[in-house]
Amino acid sequence: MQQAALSVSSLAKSYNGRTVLDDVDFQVHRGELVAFLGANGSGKSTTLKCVAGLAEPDAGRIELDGQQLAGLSGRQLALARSTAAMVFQKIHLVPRRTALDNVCAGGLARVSGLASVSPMFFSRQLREEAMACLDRVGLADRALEKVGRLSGGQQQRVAIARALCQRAAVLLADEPVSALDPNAAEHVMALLAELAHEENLAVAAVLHQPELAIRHADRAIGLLHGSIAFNAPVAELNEKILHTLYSPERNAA
Ligand SMILES: Nc1ncnc2c1ncn2[C@@H]1O[C@H](COP(=O)(O)OP(=O)(O)OP(=O)(O)O)[C@@H](O)[C@H]1O
Repeated sequence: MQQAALSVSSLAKSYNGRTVLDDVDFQVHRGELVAFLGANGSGKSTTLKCVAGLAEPDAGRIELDGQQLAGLSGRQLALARSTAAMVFQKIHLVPRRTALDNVCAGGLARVSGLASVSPMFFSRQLREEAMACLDRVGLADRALEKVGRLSGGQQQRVAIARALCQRAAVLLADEPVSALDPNAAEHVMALLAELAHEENLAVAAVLHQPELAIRHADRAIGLLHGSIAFNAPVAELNEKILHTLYSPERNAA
């Protein structure tokens, strides 16, 4: 099997002496959409945050596109990290800027000088690439619209286009559809699956709706109290497993 785009082993994290992640191992390959499931507080977001560098693991090994992050620093670390892009539930876009400018921001790690300071100086090449990314998510016709005027589902698609403009191999989506209505959620999940399958991206998405995982993901990873309790194709998810992951008795604080 080809090398995993994201490989995590023995990941551990505690907050204030309380274990939040314990010996977490998993891989995500290019071409697959993996859904992270589990009750509130089971450690899903912390897992993605450790991969993205937004939380510092206590132990463990994280590899992005074959490159181990531990031991890297400065520009090397920033470059390795830029292989993974994060798409959040609360969409981190600049509402008063156009969709196109927001998407261009995904490519800023590759530019220097004035272009990295103001959209006024974005190069034609960057704008063309951003436009292609907007086209990929079906929003080319809204490129010059201010993002604040777009719907939640459209904004999430702009955020995904920004991740594409970053040329990331790994897309980390933390509750990408939690704030969306059912139709928009279906649309965004279908887009994430399409990007995994057609653009050969590795997509890891935290979801609160197992039925969305079953419909759109290839594999599910279920977390229970910071440990992996399930890691298999979504076809193997059943009532018993979902009960284990979500039952109040097992998830009592
Ligand atoms: N910065 C932090 N400081 C202290 N505790 C934290 C911090 N971030 C997360 N935690 C705790 O770590 C545990 C796991 O949180 P995490 O957000 O990873 O869970 P989750 O599975 O994503 O939950 P949810 O579905 O509610 O988003 C929780 O008990 C949470 O309170």
